[in-house]
Amino acid sequence: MKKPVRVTITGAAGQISYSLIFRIASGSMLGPDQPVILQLLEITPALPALNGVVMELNDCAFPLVAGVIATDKLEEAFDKTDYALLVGARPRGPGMERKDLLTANGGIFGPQGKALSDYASRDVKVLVVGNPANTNALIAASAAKSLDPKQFTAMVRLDHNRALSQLASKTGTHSNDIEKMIIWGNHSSTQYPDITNTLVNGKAAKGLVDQNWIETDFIPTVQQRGAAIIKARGASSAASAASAAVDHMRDWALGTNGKWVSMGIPSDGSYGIKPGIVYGYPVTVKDGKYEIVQGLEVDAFSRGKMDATEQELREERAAIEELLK
Ligand SMILES: NC(=O)c1ccc[n+]([C@@H]2O[C@H](COP(=O)([O-])OP(=O)(O)OC[C@H]3O[C@@H](n4cnc5c(N)ncnc54)[C@H](O)[C@@H]3O)[C@@H](O)[C@H]2O)c1
Ligand SMILES: O=C(O)C[C@H](O)C(=O)O
Repeated sequence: MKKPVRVTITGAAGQISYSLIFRIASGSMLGPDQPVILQLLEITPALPALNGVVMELNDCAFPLVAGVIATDKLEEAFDKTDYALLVGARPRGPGMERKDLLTANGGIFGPQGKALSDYASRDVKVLVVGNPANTNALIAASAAKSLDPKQFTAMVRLDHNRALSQLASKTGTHSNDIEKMIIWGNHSSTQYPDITNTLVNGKAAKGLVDQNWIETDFIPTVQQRGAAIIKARGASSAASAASAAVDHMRDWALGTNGKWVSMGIPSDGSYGIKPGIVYGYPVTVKDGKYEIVQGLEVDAFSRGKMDATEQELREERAAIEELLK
């Protein structure tokens, strides 16, 4: 057995965590031979509910769980942590855009970024799930003065998985048959699910579907999927969000073997997206480091969509600029 690693989950009594914690504890994220110490953070009023989650976790008798800490203190939750999944934040309700949560949630991520900087492992990998995820990741990274901003990522993997599922359904294939999907930009209704380079069983996806379907069905369905789930369930996606978080962290920790996945990461000028925002890019991961897939051609249709989602992220940044100081 390997030495245990520490995994922090915030918002640990919430609905995403009710799926996420148990997936991580069972080994889905870091593998069947990697013990974990779970460091669960909640706000003080939610500690009794969190205690119930811990009781259930104990009742699972998971072989890989080497310890559980349940706390409302940042310094305990982030102490020496190797992987931090920042889920705790308010979800949106019907009729809201995710950026409407900036005021309510933005204030959570500065103190958490600072605590990560002060207490976490120097190699910590951070995934922000709480919405608006990209800009919250920017706030956390900016507050974490002693960590590299590249250690902070935002989740667009749920969008990536949704895009795979939509395309598989349209082409009568399985998502396993699909490679090179991309989600560019913001985890919001301006995101750009891009199948320009996508292959289905080795064939160009664009040759299998028509442009009208891409523009009037595929892209809006993926962009609006979160709202559709809220309408259907009366609550925002939870199990699928947890599953995407597991996928994101597993691929970052263990590598993608050359496979493309989408991650929200600090923009570095690639594809004309200037630094200063956290933007969804296609990446591959090797030895715990992600790299943007370079050299893709961008046509005028894609350029327009990539610029629009960049513009929205710049506006979100402007709205919380004082939190970045
Ligand atoms: N990026 C994505 O793809 C994606 C997908 C689904 C949901 N989300 C977002 O994830 C967030 C959580 O969703 P949920 O459905 O689990 O919500 P939820 O309301 O069920 O749970 C959130 C939990 O966070 C806790 N919390 C609030 N402030 C906290 C803080 N400062 N520190 C620690 N915990 C805190 C709350 O007490 C609550 O238990 C929401 O913002 C939602 O919009 C993102
Ligand atoms: O849509 C939401 O607000 C929740 C989440 O971000 C989602 O995409 O399901």
